[in-house]
Amino acid sequence: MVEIRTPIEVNDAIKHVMEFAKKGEKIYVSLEESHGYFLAEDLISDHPVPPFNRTRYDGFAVRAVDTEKASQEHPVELEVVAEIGAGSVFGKEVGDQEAVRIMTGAEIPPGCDAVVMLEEVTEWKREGKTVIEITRKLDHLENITLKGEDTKKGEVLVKKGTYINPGIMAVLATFGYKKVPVTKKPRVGIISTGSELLPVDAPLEPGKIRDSNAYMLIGQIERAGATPVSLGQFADDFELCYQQIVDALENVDILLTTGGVSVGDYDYIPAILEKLNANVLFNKIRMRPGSVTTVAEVDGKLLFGLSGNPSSCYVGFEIFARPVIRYYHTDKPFLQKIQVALGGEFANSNPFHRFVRGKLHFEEGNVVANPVGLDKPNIVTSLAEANVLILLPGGEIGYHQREKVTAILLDEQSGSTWEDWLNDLEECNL
Ligand SMILES: Nc1nc2c(c(=O)[nH]1)N[C@H]1C(S)=C(S)[C@@H](COP(=O)(O)OP(=O)(O)OC[C@H]3O[C@@H](n4cnc5c(N)ncnc54)[C@H](O)[C@@H]3O)O[C@H]1N2
Ligand code: MOO
Repeated sequence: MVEIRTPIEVNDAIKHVMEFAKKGEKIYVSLEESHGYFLAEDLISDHPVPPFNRTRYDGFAVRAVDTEKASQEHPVELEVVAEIGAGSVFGKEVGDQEAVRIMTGAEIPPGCDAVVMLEEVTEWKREGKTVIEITRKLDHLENITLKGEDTKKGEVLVKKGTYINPGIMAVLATFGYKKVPVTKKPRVGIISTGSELLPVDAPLEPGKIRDSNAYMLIGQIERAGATPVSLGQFADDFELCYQQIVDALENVDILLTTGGVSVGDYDYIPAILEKLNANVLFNKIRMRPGSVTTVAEVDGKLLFGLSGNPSSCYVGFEIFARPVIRYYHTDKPFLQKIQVALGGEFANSNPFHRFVRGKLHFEEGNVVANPVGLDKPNIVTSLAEANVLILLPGGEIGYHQREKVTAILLDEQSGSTWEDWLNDLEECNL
């Protein structure tokens, strides 16, 4: 008689898994390689930006007071006493009726408080001197970027736990971070199981398919913020898989297997977990796809037995493995959710919560999530297009076109806290 598994609720399963989530240690990486890591400390400005008053335009730095009476009919003449480009400074005080030729980004010389653009003045040489003619009154601080306009000293610019994007790299460079404090990425092993699996470069054979989950998981692991470690494909062979899993658990922080978790004759993962004396947290969840996702703890390490079915494997990873990986880096490890209008018809009810692959688009001012591809666990191509998982809570009701539902953003780099995750879900009765 085949074992009947009792499904647990999605949020209970997440809670069990998160009990074993760990924090990453602080390491330093070079700024060049920091993209995709997460900051391990708050980034605080230690100087104002810009660090000095500077000109926004190529032109002439002047004293606004000297231009007070300037007009088309009665232009004011100023003598150009120096010329400075960005990076150079003019140390002396600029006097009455004097100007300094200045290029964008250069520091405003002492005494000056306005800049007139090159295009606005006439310039000529007279008796060995350079003179400019100004035909309008300039305002105090006109065309000047003030010291500290961008940020003041002492401000928290980027919070600890933030994903380092290109903009943050610019901020880090501005503050001289040659080395960046980040959290170390956990190493996440991937083992594919199944006698039907072929390597990616093998021609198809009768009854066989290429192992797509291993590559999908490499991408998912990297997107989540960890280092994937490919540990190979193994036939449905108890001893072989057992030994691989034992070895892998020595060498990685988290282990993922795909395939062999269900109740079939060659589904060896449950038996392997038993032999390992693993603490099985759950092996059936009230969700589709991914209901067979099995998570176990072995000596403090988590082993995720993901389904072999591609969509089930994908969803199982995003809902349960991703937050564990993100938690290494941030206290907001959960995927963000938004309210959308449902772009399809799901008239039949389902006792299990459904996570439907979808794609967002805008329609008459509304964000609509359209289901993509067939909503079945074995479907692989829909994953290429999906940028959300549309949440359809299980129960006795169906869902209809344009109904308000929740969608989980898949590519979002910022996350939510457990409280936010629960609040949003309560609203949609998951
Ligand atoms: N009698 C029952 N049968 C099944 C149940 C059940 O409750 N009772 N659950 C079904 C559900 S739901 C799912 S999901 C699958 C899960 O099966 P497994 O996780 O054990 O996965 P496999 O049987 O090994 O493979 C399923 C499917 O996926 C293909 N596969 C496997 N690995 C890969 C890979 N690396 N890349 C691409 N495709 C892969 C495999 O060929 C199968 O077609 O079980 C149901 N059955
Ligand atoms: O685990 Mo299966 O994914 O419910 O489809």
